[in-house]
Amino acid sequence: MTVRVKICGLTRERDLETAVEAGADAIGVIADVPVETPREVPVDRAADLLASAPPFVTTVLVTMADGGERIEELVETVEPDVLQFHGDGDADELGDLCARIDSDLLFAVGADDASSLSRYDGVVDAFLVDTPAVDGGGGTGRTHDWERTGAASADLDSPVVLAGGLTPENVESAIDAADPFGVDVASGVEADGGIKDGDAVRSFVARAKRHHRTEVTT
Ligand SMILES: O=C(O)c1ccccc1NCC(=O)[C@H](O)[C@H](O)COP(=O)(O)O
Repeated sequence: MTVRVKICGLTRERDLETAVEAGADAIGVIADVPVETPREVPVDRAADLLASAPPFVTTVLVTMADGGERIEELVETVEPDVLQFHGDGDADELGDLCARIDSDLLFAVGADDASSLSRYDGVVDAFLVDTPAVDGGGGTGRTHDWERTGAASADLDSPVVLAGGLTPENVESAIDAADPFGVDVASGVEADGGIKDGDAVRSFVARAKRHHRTEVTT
């Protein structure tokens, strides 16, 4: 299966265009996060950036916003196809959130908690398994045990997007190890914080998409 690719943390139209031209399936912008990151943009900017994406490219709003009401407000303002939520919530709360918003819900889970994915399977629309910072934020540029994530995802119905420290150089090994539905990258294709490196974006997308997975045997 061809792996889907999301390029995340876009702050400029020209980087968004680069990602789209490179063949990215999804593009992500980050707003309303209580952590320091060069990739955060104001909410109205997030709306403008995502509105500039062409048809057939999935738009993703990444947030750590607190509370269903605030998240609902963000979705109404930004109108993303997908809401990527980095935060807490039990299955009932996430189910309520899904019912409140018009976007699909991509729930970010730390790799150390990947064994809990089955609890939310069928409740949320998809998972993103990341290597989070201690404050819960993403964009750490740190990898995790891809094989363990692959094992934790194998029997799930919901698609799993692999994230955390991916780069053009390691994305093929990551796909071999975790067999994800999609891969996601933010800092691994940057020239500087919040600024994408066009060559790295093109290389990441091309390598991820043309790669035919070989199973890793241990
Ligand atoms: O990227 C950030 O700075 C960020 C901050 C707070 C919450 C989420 C964030 N990023 C979400 C993503 O989807 C990133 O692409 C993902 O964490 C992978 O990042 P990286 O390891 O830099 O590729």
